[in-house]
Amino acid sequence: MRLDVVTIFPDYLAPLDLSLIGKARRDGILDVHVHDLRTFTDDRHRTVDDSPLGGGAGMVMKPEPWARALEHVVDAGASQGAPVPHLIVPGPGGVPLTQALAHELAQEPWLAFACGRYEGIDERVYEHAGERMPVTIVSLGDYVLNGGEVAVLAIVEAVGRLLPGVVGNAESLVEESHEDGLLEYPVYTRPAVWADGDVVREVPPVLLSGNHGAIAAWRHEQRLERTAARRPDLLPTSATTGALADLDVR
Ligand SMILES: COc1ccc2nc(C(=O)O)sc2c1
Repeated sequence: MRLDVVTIFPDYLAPLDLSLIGKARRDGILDVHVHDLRTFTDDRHRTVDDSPLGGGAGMVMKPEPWARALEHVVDAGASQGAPVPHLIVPGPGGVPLTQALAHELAQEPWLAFACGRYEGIDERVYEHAGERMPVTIVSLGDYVLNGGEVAVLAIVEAVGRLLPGVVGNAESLVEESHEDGLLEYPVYTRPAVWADGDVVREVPPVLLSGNHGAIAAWRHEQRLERTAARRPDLLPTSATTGALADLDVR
């Protein structure tokens, strides 16, 4: 998968060189290109913003640098097995980033990201891009960041880790929070008995039983209980009348 990111803060994307995503780049699974929007300005001050027409606070990102940057991305990546990328623009008014959306994006050969700053990008840039490629505005959640870079790091990690070969043990992707609508179960490791100061903390005995059926059942019950307690909105109504009702989780 090819990823292109256009930003006025290229250094913000340095974490994409680290950990599993960094290894995926070195392994050739991800091909990441970060572009400085100021490269595509045409004035000595490398201007990317101006005052909002119609008045209002803050500044708006000018359309011309963005149009040049996106056309450069399309020209640079044309050999990707797709003529154009799917352009993802992080924004507070976007569709929420969900595990389902991450799986959808992980199927694409080429994603491009436009990182807004200030009060946002001139609306005509979305029109310009939409005439050339699919465009989706994506939000991390119901809060506002100062720009799109943090959201791009989150989206790239959520999508990149789903690509074959990125996460060492693919099985670890199965029973994760949100993969099947439930939150994940609690995890424990050695020591089985932890002397935490004057408090002795033991691991649930079922995990030491060697009874894999009982362990699986306990873990599923824990997932239902945690989801009911922390994210009841994720539970299908059927679950609240079925297994949960037996658990008497309220
Ligand atoms: C100006 O660019 C922005 C501003 C706020 C913002 N908030 C996001 C979010 O995902 O919450 S992405 C994003 C981009």
